Amino acid sequence: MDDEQPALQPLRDRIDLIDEQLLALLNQRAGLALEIGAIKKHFKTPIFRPERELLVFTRLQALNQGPLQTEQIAAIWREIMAASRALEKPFTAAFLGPVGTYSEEALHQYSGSAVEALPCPSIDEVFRAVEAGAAKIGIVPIENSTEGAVSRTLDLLLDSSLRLTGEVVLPIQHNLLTRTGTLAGVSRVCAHAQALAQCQHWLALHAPQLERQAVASNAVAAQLAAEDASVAAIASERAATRYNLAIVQAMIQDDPHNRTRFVVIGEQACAPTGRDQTALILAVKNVAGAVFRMLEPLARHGVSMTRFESRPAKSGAWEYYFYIDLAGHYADAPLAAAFAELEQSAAFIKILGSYPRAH
Ligand SMILES: O=C(O)C(=O)C[C@]1(C(=O)O)C=C[C@@H](O)C=C1
Repeated sequence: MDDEQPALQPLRDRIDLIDEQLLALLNQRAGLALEIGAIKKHFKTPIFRPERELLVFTRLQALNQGPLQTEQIAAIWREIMAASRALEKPFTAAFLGPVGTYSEEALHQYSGSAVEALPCPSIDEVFRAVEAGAAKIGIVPIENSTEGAVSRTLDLLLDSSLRLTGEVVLPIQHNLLTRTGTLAGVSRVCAHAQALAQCQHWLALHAPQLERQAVASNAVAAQLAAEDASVAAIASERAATRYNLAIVQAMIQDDPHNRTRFVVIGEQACAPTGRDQTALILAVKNVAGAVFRMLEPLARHGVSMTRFESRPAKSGAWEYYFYIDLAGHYADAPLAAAFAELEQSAAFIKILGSYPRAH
């Protein structure tokens, strides 16, 4: 230790000096954000501007010459801008709780940690919290790369007046957790049904003796495992830390590339950024060729479709709602032209919103 000190000290002195400069600059930046906040208050316009934040990220990432990496630049500025937002006006975000869920992780990835995070017991409650104004935005899972669509979210989007204002794609790495870090004395494994499904081959091969029990969320499973030594949970590392559990085995998901896409719901529309995506719901009459005719204007106007999902319309007549994601913003000319035609031909159309694609 003593040997390294003379070599470290001059470098640390330089870091101290740079930190002082950074502190002064960050406060200067925060002062400007406060001035922007006052203007927004005067015009009664929203504080959170995801499209501007995306431009800040992408501009700095293009300027960056390293050694900091692109993702590190994003992580640092995400926190800087979250702090600005919190100064302009404290900001509440609802997520599918309890604390320790992947939804909470997605929320922090989206908006930094300087938000008041409001855990909700169900996806319905996240929608309700935002609709009632208890939270400015909400974050809910919409699809998983292994298990497919989260149908509750799709159904709620159909009826809600909220729009989609953002998305986050999170790698989902499941861990088997217990109080001791071993399976001694453990008879049951608890997790959200989707997590159990995503780990079924691993469980069948390595822990077939464990009874599998689906619970409301992986964080609830972690809570149960913390209370009961005969219970193991499948959950994130964040949940392990939060509930004081040890990892029996990390990365037990059957697909190592397992990912979940979360969407951000809110009232505010996002301006175009040049890297947007638009989500909409369409329905057509149950007649031959109707789906083909529904999609034809999109192809003709050169709009590319990135996702196509159907949900039963619950009419009992084999009718469906189609959930479609398109590349581009609804204000872009090709999308606007295609929508004008769709509005004429579709039995139902609802534009859920345009937002910057996950970066
Ligand atoms: O540019 C703005 O509108 C700001 O309020 C500043 C700022 C920032 O810190 O850069 C903060 C919050 C917004 O979401 C976008 C950017």
